[in-house]
Amino acid sequence: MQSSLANLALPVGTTLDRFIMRKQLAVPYATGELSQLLRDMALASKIINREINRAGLMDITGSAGSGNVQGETQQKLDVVANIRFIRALKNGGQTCAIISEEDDDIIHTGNLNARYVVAIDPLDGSSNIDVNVSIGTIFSIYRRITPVGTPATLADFLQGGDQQVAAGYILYGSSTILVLTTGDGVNGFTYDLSLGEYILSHPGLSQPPIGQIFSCNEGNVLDYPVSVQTYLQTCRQQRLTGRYIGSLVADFHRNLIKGGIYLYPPTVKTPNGKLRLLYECFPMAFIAEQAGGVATNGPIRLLDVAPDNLHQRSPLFIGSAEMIRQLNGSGDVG
Ligand SMILES: O=P(O)(O)OC[C@H]1O[C@](O)(COP(=O)(O)O)[C@@H](O)[C@@H]1O
Ligand SMILES: [Mg+2]
Ligand SMILES: [Mg+2]
Repeated sequence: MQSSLANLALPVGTTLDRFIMRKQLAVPYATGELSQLLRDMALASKIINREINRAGLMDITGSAGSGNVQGETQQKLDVVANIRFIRALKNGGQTCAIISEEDDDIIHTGNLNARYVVAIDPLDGSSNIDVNVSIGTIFSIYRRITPVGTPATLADFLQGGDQQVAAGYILYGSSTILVLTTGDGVNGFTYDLSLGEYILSHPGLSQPPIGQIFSCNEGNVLDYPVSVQTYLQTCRQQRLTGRYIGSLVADFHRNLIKGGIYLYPPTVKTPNGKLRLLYECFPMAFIAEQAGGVATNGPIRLLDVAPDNLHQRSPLFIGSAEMIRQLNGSGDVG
């Protein structure tokens, strides 16, 4: 009788909360501030997940009628997601300042004694919002370098990719998954709506060194550097599979699991590429490297790119190590 009841009470798995706590206990000097900040991110993502699922019913589809510093038209969900994350990080008390794709300047939360700053892309893949295709959120966390008790400054955000203490993304897809690194490997947590909890589902994610998938916007190919065009031609000759969702988080996640390469090269129109260094490229590169993948801007390791402004763009080549090596072997990519 006992064993049959035990079978009815199978463990649900490790929640994100418990996972974070165990990591924290393993670090003697940990204070719990970063753990709380990660919980704040998870909480906001649960609310946004609900709104994304019901977007069509809530009249939060379509354009917000406003533009952002990138010169892009903001979607209503871009703005809603931005508000939700900023509010959760402010109220959580562990974030001193935030930079966001949707705001021109640094957002000061008023938590002067907080020791962390966050760079965020609240909604990634905005062109896919209204057509029910996977979208995401990307975030990057730094320990501030300015004195606690004073307002954060630009310097706190321009420390460089290797100074990230944590990075992650949430993929709002057929299921919702949060993928996280704190510099000690990469783990994925699937959102169990019935419990309202993220549950460890992908422990110790590792990117296959080679894959059968290449991801880029083929519509821009004629504007890519010749070496990139050459590399893509070899992909076609090898009969690799072309897959491009148009949401960085979704394309990256597929390639992380299955092996593959994502390319957003410089083009004539966007000589520095399209993606933003601080809240798209740096966090994805940190995760990629922690999972055994590689990320470059073409000529150099992506995390070695020197940041000099909040919304700086960068070309991005990211994915399976062997495929990036082959790309670099195709000549000067940058
Ligand atoms: O439409 P394009 O030029 O291929 O660009 C798609 C890329 O732009 C992005 O949508 C940019 O991100 P945002 O949606 O956050 O602005 C990436 O997610 C995606 O990989
Ligand atoms: Mg984005
Ligand atoms: Mg965005």
